[in-house]
Amino acid sequence: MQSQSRWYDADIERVLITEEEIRAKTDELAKQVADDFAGIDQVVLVGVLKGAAMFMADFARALGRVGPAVELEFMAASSYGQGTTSSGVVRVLKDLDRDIAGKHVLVVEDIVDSGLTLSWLLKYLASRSAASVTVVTLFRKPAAMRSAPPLKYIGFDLPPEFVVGYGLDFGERYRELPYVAVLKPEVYARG
Ligand SMILES: O=P(O)(O)OC[C@H]1O[C@H](OP(=O)(O)OP(=O)(O)O)[C@H](O)[C@@H]1O
Ligand SMILES: Nc1nc2[nH]cnc2c(=O)[nH]1
Repeated sequence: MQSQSRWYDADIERVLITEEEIRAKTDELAKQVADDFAGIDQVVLVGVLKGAAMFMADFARALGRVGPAVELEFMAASSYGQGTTSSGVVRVLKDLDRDIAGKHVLVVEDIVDSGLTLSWLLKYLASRSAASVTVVTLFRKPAAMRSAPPLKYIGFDLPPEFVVGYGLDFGERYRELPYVAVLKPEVYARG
């Protein structure tokens, strides 16, 4: 059966990571976390909106199949706005709803690039007296190896290109793509 064309097909230059690869990696990361957290009853997953929404939903279910119970919390901290480079200023758009003091926290990120968002977030969470704070990110850009805080769980290393899909946007569009892709140059130029 021919698959239906979608509105975004014409905008895609190339797919970097397929839906199947994301699914398999999510299960693998969940198994690693479950092994490392054996003996711990409950973990608070802190998803970083909006980008991590897709990964958070899939990762929480994957962890639920093999690991400890989870509580879901979300924070929103934006440093990119509408563009493709970090503004350098992190703004809190949404705070935690509950106290994390004494809890084991796993920050769930979609992507770490400059590491600015994460560095800020880790300092912020440290000030809330969690028992432990660990990070899982599905994607890592090369810049993160120079400047980001230590990352325990990493899904895929990406090239230094601006990517979209699976939660990642360009001007708030393309988050719903099931894969991660690079857009055609003319699409980025249109803004
Ligand atoms: O390592 P960095 O250079 O700080 O980049 C990583 C952050 O950038 C994106 O968020 P963004 O600020 O674009 O907000 P969004 O998730 O709402 O799109 C992404 O979701 C990460 O949180
Ligand atoms: N959408 C998107 N957001 C990012 N934040 C940091 N790097 C990226 C990227 O490549 N794409």
